[in-house]
Amino acid sequence: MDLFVINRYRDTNEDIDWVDRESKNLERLKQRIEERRKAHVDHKQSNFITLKEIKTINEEKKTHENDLKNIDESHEQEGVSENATKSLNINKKQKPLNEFKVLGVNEFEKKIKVQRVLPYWLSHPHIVSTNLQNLSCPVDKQDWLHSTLKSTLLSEGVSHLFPVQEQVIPFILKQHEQPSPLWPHDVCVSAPTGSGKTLSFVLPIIQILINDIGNYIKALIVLPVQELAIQVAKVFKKYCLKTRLKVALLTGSTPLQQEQQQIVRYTESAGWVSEVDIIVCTAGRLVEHIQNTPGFSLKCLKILVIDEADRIMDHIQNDWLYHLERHIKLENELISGKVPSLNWNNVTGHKAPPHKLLFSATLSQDPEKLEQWGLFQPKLFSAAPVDFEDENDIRKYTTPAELTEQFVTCTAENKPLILYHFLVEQKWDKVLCFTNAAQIAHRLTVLLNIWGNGSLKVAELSAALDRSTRENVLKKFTQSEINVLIGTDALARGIDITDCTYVISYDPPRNIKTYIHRVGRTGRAGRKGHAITILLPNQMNIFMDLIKSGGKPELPQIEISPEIFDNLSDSYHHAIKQTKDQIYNENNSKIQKSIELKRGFKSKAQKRKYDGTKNK
Ligand SMILES: Nc1ncnc2c1ncn2[C@@H]1O[C@H](COP(=O)(O)OP(=O)(O)OP(=O)(O)O)[C@@H](O)[C@H]1O
Repeated sequence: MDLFVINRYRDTNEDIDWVDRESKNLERLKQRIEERRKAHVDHKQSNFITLKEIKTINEEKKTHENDLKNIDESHEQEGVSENATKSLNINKKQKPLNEFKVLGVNEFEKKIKVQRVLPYWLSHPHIVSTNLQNLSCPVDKQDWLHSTLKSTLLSEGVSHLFPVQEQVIPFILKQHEQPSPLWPHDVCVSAPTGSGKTLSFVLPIIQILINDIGNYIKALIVLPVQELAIQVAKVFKKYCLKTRLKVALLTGSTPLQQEQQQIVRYTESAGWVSEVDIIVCTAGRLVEHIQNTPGFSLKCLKILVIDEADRIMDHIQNDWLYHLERHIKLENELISGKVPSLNWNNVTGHKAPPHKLLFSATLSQDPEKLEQWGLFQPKLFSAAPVDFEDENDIRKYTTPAELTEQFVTCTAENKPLILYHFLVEQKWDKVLCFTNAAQIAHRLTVLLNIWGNGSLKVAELSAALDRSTRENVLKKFTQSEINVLIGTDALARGIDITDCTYVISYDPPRNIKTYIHRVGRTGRAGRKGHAITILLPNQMNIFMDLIKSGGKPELPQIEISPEIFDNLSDSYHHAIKQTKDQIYNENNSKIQKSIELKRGFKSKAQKRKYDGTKNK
């Protein structure tokens, strides 16, 4: 039975009942509150010393200093030993008693806020002007620019370089002119949308490689999505036309095998050689080639560009950075993640790592995020001056000076009416409209086409469309055959649509970066642009906070008179009925098609089964 006896620990103060204990706790709590209040009052009073008190303190200080001086002099005369003078000096420096912390005493002082300290290269960027109106860098007068590039630029109608190009291109070129053991400084560029960042890396890369005749991949440009890769590859091909440099585009839109045949070749004498000099790719496809293409080598890579670097940083696809760094591994060091220490052994014993160039309109200036790129003594070119007074400055982005931004509020039912009012009644042309879902984009397209009744040409621009259809839609938009493009954020970044005058956010953007990239589809390359965000009343505060977080001033509001809604109400209800019918029919035909497809599979399978049994 002893086995089942449990000896419990009993508190020595078991007699104190719980009510008593609680009241004691309450008492203690009250006492602490009182102490805190007293400490607060004392602290306040100590700040209000009267003038008289300050006078007496100063007088006391003076007499104290005179005493010490006299003692010093007398000791000097008497030839007092050095040690003794030292001890006196220590006494001189001794703090008054009240400066020591007394243990066990509660002090309720507000802690001083720790100031954010940025690394020097982030807090002292090269400031890039955003003024695209008064250009001061004529292409034909730049001695440092290769004559072939000059002639291509002029034939493309580029007579002056934009400020970001004027500053970044010579800097990159200079880095590659340094004598052998010196490694180039890596470069980060954070400049507004449409400010010409693409040419800022295309031109120097071509100029650096123009006389390099080796059969290996020399430059790699990584982009987050196919559309951007296609766009950048087009620019490279255009500017490489008069050179012997070859450019390859590697994205998921072409079969892998086809790309493999295009980029590598096996030779009896030299083994695998590269057929191209510059590769423009998406991160996902790059990993596929690293893993599956025999002879694909980036070991001699000279330049690595990461465009829309913050987007790539946020969504590291297929762990591409890890695979790339493993592939290029320099003896013991990785190209990123760890910066090789700068000593003579490293510099002379190893080949320089690829020169890294990072670009974005919303490049994070967060040192922790930038750390993962393992940049070598980087230099930042930024359009946003660093303001040390403003702690939110670390997230500041700039938009083009030619861009006008506004917002408008309405109820959910009135959103299509406002859009129609802008497009038809105000006759806004060349409009790009963003929604938060592909389904909304489709419905809106159908509605506006029905409602416009021929006066409006609206098309969908979604990532679901195949490449040629999308290019066709964009071409029609440029040629004014389509007035309005409706899409989602999949196409918000980097896409360079010529002559887009208005950007309407039908649904508000989810974060500040999306907002900056959306509105950045207009007001590009020094042209005027307007961006309007439609908000429901309950979305106002969130949107204002979002704008503030980007370090932007408050946006003006467009007022819409209620009569406008009343006038449009009848035609809207008529159009919405027809839209519902059309979407219902579309869905039905989709269901019908999928049923037929399934039936087709089934009957084929049955036929195979029947043939199989017949042959047995
Ligand atoms: N020096 C120049 N003179 C005239 N037009 C230029 C010049 N440089 C670039 N452009 C044009 O400006 C437009 C925007 O350039 P680009 O696409 O490089 O901008 P970006 O800064 O990369 O924008 P985003 O951040 O949106 O990607 C392009 O149509 C390009 O052809």
